[in-house]
Amino acid sequence: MTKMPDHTRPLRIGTRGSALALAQAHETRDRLMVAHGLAQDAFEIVVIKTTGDRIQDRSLKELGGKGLFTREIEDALLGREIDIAVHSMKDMPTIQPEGLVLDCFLPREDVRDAFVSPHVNAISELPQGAVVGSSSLRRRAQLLARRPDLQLVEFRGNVQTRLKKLDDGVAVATFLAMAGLTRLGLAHVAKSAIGPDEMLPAVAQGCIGVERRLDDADVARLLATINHTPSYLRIQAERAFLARLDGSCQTPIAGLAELDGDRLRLRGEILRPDGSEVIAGEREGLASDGAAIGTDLANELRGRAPADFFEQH
Ligand SMILES: NCc1[nH]cc(CCC(=O)O)c1CC(=O)O
Repeated sequence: MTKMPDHTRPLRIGTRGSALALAQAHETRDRLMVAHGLAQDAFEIVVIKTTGDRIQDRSLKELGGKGLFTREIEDALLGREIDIAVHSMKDMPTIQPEGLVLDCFLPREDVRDAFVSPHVNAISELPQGAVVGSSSLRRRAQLLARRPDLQLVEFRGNVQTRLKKLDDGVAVATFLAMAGLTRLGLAHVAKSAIGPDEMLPAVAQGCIGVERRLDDADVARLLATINHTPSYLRIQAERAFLARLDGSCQTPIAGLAELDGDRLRLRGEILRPDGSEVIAGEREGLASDGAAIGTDLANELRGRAPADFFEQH
């Protein structure tokens, strides 16, 4: 059993305050408790409000995309106000601030998107011209690629807020990550789960990551005991793919790595925001070469994209 970093005080776990973020922080704490035979009072959950939580009335695109939900938490980690930070890996920029590392991943949940609607069962059953709510560039583009007739409206806020908007008739359907719904005990609100062939998920969807300070050797040892290697390998490949592509956060990107023994298959796609063009590809190789597989696939898609593909829209 690993020694706790400091017996005089609990390990401080930094998280956002949404119900989903708290569920993820609790899952991390519970895994650490089990791995180290510790009681709940060996941990303290520290809630941190981020820019993304504060500003609800503007689109994420306007606010500047990734990093909005993480910056304040990373500042608290660097400032030693917390010892570890729990994140949805989907929301994490590909590069961490100097002094922080993100190399501990919990067993990944369902990677699929959920189709959520009070009355409609699946995308194919949406009436012509139906209004669909989503603020995700990727989901909007993927949907328009298949159904250019649909009308997209911005849909922000936590899961409960979005479900309320559906009840109020603001849109007839929306999309949420199955993982988030499952962690909130709300999987039943999904009318169907959309397979990756139909809608390739966001890079790292469904995966919880635990960040720490680079120089904190005690915490590094502690986290190593809960890192899930298959999830780690998949996330390495997907994030290498993303890192080579996300110079522009305006380009919708999807990516999913899957393991078969020691082999890894990575599928990826980039889209125009209006869905008028989709460039997709896949690579396979040794799971231990995930980062190279990700970079190679990204280079291939970049090479196949027209000159204006990554321009701002
Ligand atoms: N961008 C918000 C966000 N970040 C992570 C999740 C869900 C949980 C996950 O994918 O790990 C969600 C909500 C959603 O897309 O429905």
